[in-house]
Amino acid sequence: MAAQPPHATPPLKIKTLDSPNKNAESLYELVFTRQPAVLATPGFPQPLQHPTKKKYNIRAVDGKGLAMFATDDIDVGELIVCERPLVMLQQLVDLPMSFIRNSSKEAIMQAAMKKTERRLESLIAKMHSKFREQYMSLVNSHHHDGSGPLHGRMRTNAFGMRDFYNPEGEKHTCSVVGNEISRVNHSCCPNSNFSFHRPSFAMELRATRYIPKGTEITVNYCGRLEPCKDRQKLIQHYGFTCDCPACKDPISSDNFRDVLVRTVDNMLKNDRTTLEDVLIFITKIEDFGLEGTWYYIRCLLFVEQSYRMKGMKEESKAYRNRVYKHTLALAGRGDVMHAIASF
Ligand SMILES: C[S@@+](CC[C@H](N)C(=O)[O-])C[C@H]1O[C@@H](n2cnc3c(N)ncnc32)[C@H](O)[C@@H]1O
Repeated sequence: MAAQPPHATPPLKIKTLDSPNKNAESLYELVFTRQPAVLATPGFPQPLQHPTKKKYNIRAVDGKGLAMFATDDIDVGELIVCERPLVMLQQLVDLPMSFIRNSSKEAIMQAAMKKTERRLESLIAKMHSKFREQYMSLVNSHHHDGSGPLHGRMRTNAFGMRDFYNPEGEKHTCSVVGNEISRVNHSCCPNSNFSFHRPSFAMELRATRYIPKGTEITVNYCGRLEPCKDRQKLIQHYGFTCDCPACKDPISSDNFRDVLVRTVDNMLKNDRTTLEDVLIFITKIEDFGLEGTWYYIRCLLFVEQSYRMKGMKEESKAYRNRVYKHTLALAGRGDVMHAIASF
């Protein structure tokens, strides 16, 4: 697939932001409801940061529909795709209180879905035809649960941003849908991660481990550390059964996840834990494909500090670099320094 020219992503115009009525070509309901918060983002609006080289293509795979593949080796933390959202919507259940009080859970859900479909109809009607076509070409795995065709596509392709633009201290989640980014399939031991860069108002996909050329690029749709059965339930509505290495061997992958969650923090705090112990544990995390977790980064940090205390500057520097790249992949460009400062 040829590299997209920069103008192929939805343009973001301050003029448009200033006047919702001039919204001729898009897109972001959130921008209109949270406009001051969006405009107050330090550095906004920055241009998109494009990857130095396009290193992926999108092609069909048996049993998975379209999928994204690495066409070159990709380093940890490297930016794979950057694009503005096609659609961004606040997840609001804006129904009359009297209806909520007197209705069943199912009736509330159906009413909320209908309302979301109407909101999306009005947004998508305003989009540039090219972006509307991109949205309509996305997969919809929600045909039989009351989701309309637009909301079904959103539920199949969006990733959720919690506490997104939070000016009044309200909690709200946003659903964000991209174009090519929506072609990334799921794995419970994924090799990449999404983040949202607010100053450029862009979705970014980065590698959470080294991805050799030819490998499928995957993200996690549900949670990496839950037991297999729980993960399968969480992804059920996408209409597929995961056959990643963790799901093929649930006993050992569940056991290791359990050990990871229960013991890492204590292990790293324990005075008797040695550098060698942690290096061995790091290898195990890698064997289970769980580099995209904060546990992994905390182990790398332990190694960096151990080498530093031993005066082994080169080794410490190499691990500091690894901590940075992995944190960049997990936290995203806008939050990497904040995340490192909080370790
Ligand atoms: C966000 S889309 C991913 C791109 C999609 N494959 C396409 O053709 O556009 C999510 C849908 O992809 C499919 N999918 C994602 N991960 C999968 C996997 N590991 N195995 C099989 N199908 C998967 C499911 O149909 C799911 O509803």
